[in-house]
Amino acid sequence: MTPIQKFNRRLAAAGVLSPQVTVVVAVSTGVDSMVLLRLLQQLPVTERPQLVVAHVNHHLRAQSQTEAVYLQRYCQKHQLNIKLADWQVTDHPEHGVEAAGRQFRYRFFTKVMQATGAKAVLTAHHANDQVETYLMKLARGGDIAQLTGIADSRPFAGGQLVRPLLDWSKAELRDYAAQHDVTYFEDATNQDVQLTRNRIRQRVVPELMTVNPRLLSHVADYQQQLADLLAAKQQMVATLLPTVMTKTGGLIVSQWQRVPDQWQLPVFKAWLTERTGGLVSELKLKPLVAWARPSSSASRTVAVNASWELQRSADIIEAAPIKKRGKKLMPQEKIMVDLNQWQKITTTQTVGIFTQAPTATSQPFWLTTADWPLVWRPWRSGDRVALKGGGHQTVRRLLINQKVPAERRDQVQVLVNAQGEVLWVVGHKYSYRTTGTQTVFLALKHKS
Ligand SMILES: Nc1ncnc2c1ncn2[C@@H]1O[C@H](COP(=O)(O)OP(=O)(O)OP(=O)(O)O)[C@@H](O)[C@H]1O
Repeated sequence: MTPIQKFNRRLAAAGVLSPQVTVVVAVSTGVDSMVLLRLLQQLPVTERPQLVVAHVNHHLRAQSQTEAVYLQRYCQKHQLNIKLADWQVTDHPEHGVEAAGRQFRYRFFTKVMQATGAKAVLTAHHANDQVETYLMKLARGGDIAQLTGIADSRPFAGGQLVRPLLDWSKAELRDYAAQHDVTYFEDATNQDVQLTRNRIRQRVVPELMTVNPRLLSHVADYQQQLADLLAAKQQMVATLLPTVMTKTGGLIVSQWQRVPDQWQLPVFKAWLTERTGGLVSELKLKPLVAWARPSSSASRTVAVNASWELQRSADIIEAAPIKKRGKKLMPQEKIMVDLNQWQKITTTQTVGIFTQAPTATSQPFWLTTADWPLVWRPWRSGDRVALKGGGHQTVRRLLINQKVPAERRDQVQVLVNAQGEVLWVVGHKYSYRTTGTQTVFLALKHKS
């Protein structure tokens, strides 16, 4: 199958090969998305969906204005509908610019989809993006399901987000552009080796390609095998789970212990997820499994997170919501951070650290693996936040400067990493950081 046939096959699978359908084409003016646009324009009229080009000018580079103007003219010339958005410099955050820009972009795509009644937004992610993402995730660690890679489509804004170029390598995109005279712009920041992705693109992938030039298709094969394995695993867990549960949802420890060793952890994880309605981090899972195994010394209860605990009685373990201890949380209390979960830390504040921004006001923030485990706790004397320029400010001074009344200061909570460094004085100030290995979003919901 030729790359163009593979492209058409993906469009057909997404159900967008029809003039009755409108699609939004995300065009950055780089080679990938300019080729995507051209390939769509080349489709026969009987199959070509209605195209709406969406472009965000991030105002991050001097050249971005030229790019937006070029694309506008191109669309005019080819009678294409275009929607442009400007991400104003005044809206750029101090750090986490890349993640915030991405958030802005996808919000804009949502708006364009809704305004035009489009069924899908198409992006130009390709096979090299896939391998780079795979290698970055491999290095960063986490749940193995992440290694299945960028999905060819996923639900998005009431429709879907489709990546029809996932079979194309960067080299094939460049060749197509050269052969069909596609004009595009090179993003100078792609040369910046401060960015992890660029280092992987420029140094790691070429090196691996010398080991085997078929690297891209081998990674794609691994991803397919992994996806199949995970689907089989999920099926097995779904079969085993009812055999270890009571009618009311408790875990029957003796039955669970009879499950083959390698299935005990996945079954326990599935049970816990089902009972508490949330994902439990891999980091916390192992100690919980160790607690759940029969032992004379284990305590009767163990906390899963701020809201749930496990209670053992004889052969049954139940997951139960933690009873509220009075109105106020104890000031000395520490709460372990659970990624992607809202956690109530005071009577008025619910906070969370998320991999996708849960609210429009979430703050992008950099973390490293060394930061984990993170905790929420009340601030103490000696706590300091990092400032732009390398200095620090004590939390005490910060609260005085922000005129927080003395009686409310005790209630102020901080987010602290494994080294005891304050990353966020909740509701007051973020520590200054410009790098890390993981972008997250710090979010706060306030009830007065
Ligand atoms: N400024 C932009 N305007 C419109 N579309 C864009 C813009 N930047 C990127 N895109 C679209 O998103 C695709 C992926 O680009 P890139 O990898 O830079 O973004 P990303 O959204 O951060 O990717 P990921 O989803 O992997 O995080 C591009 O091929 C293009 O289709």
